[in-house]
Amino acid sequence: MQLHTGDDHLAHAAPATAAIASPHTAHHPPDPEYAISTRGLVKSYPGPDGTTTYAVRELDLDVRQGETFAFLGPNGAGKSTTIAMLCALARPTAGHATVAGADVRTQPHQVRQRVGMLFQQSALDPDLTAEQNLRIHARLYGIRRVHVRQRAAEVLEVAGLTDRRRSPVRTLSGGMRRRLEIARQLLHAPSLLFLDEPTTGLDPHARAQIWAHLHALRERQGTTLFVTTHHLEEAANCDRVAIIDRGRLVAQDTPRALKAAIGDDSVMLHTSDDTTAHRIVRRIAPPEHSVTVDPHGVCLRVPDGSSWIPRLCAALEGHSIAVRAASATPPTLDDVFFHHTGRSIHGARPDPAPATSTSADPAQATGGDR
Ligand SMILES: Nc1ncnc2c1ncn2[C@@H]1O[C@H](COP(=O)(O)OP(=O)(O)OP(=O)(O)O)[C@@H](O)[C@H]1O
Repeated sequence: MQLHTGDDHLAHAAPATAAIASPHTAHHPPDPEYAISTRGLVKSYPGPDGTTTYAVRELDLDVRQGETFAFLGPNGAGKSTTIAMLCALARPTAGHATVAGADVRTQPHQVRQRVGMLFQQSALDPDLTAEQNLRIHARLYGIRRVHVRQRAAEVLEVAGLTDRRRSPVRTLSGGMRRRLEIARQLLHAPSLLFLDEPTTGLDPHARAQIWAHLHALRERQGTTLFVTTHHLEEAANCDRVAIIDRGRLVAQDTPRALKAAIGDDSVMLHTSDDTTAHRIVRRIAPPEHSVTVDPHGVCLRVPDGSSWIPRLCAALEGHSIAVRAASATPPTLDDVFFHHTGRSIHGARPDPAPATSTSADPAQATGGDR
C-alpha cells in the first residue's frame, strides 16, 4: 500500500497539545537517545457502522542510532501506516513517538527536517536529468544554492551515478532510479532514513545492488536505516527485525535471536505417499510439534531435526512408503513468523476487515486478533 496523503495524515495540522494518555506512556516515556522510540503508538480509522479499524495497535519500538532495522510484515500489516506516523505525515491516534530527537506530535517540522523518506511511489520527474531532480529537492529543503552543486555531486557519487548525472531519469534502469531516489533523500544529510519497501519491483540483481548501497551508507555515514519489507532474506541481513502482523508487534530482536528462540528445525520428507506419511509422522511426533503437508512434502518442526530423520524413515519404510528425499534445516524468519502468527508470511493475506472493533481500546479489538 502507498503512503496516504489525505487530511487525516497531515500531522503538521495537528495542534501541539499534550500527547494522548496511555497506560504504556505513563510509565515508560520514549527514550530520545534512540533514533526511534515509540510507546503505545496507535493509528485507527473510523470504520463502517460505528466500528473502529486499527491499522497499528500499541506499538512499542526502540531503534538504536546507526542500526539497520527491518520492519517485516505481510501486505496490510501496518508498515506504511507506521512509517507515515514516524515521519510525521500521519497523526497518531494515541501513544508517543520520538524520531531523531523530536516528538512526532509536537515537533513534526523538526522530524521531517531530520529524516529522509523513500516511499513506494517514485517522486522523480522522468523528463528531468538526475542532477535536475536533485536540485529541485534541494530547493524544497532550503539547501543554500552555493552548497547544492557540491551536495548533489556527493550524493550522486555515493549512489554510483556520477556518470549518469546528465541522463534523463526515464533512461535510467529501475535500480538506478531507486538509487537516485535514495540519493535525493540524502541531500539534506539526515541521520535517519526511512525506506518503504525499497526493492519492490526490482529484479534480484538490482535488489542486491540496493542493499549493497544501503550497507555502504551505514558503514560510511552511520545513517540509521528503518526499512519495511516482506522479503525475509532482506530482513535476515539487518541488525534487528521487528515483525508486525495485523497492526500488532509480535516479535523484535536480532535475526539470530529470533530464530534461536523458536529452536525448531524443519524436517522435510518427500515420499511415495505424502498423505499417508503425514498421518504416520503425526502419530510419531510429540503432540506439541507442528506436522504439515503440502505439495513439497511432509514438514515436521522439531528441535534437533536431523536426529529425527532415521527414525521417521524407518517408520515410513515399515509402512511400505518410500522416502525419496529427507532434509533438516535450521529455522528461518518464515518459521519465526509462523511460530508467532500460525501462518507463513507468504500465505498471509490482509484481512478484508482489519482489526475492527467497536471498542475504543485497541487491546480489546477483536477482528484479526488471535
Ligand atoms: N485511510 C485508511 N482508512 C482505513 N483503513 C486504512 C487506511 N489506511 C490504511 N488502512 C488499513 O490499515 C491496514 C494497514 O495498512 P498499511 O498500508 O499500513 O499496511 P502495509 O503493511 O504497509 O501493507 P503493504 O505491504 O501492502 O504496503 C490495512 O488493512 C489498510 O487497509
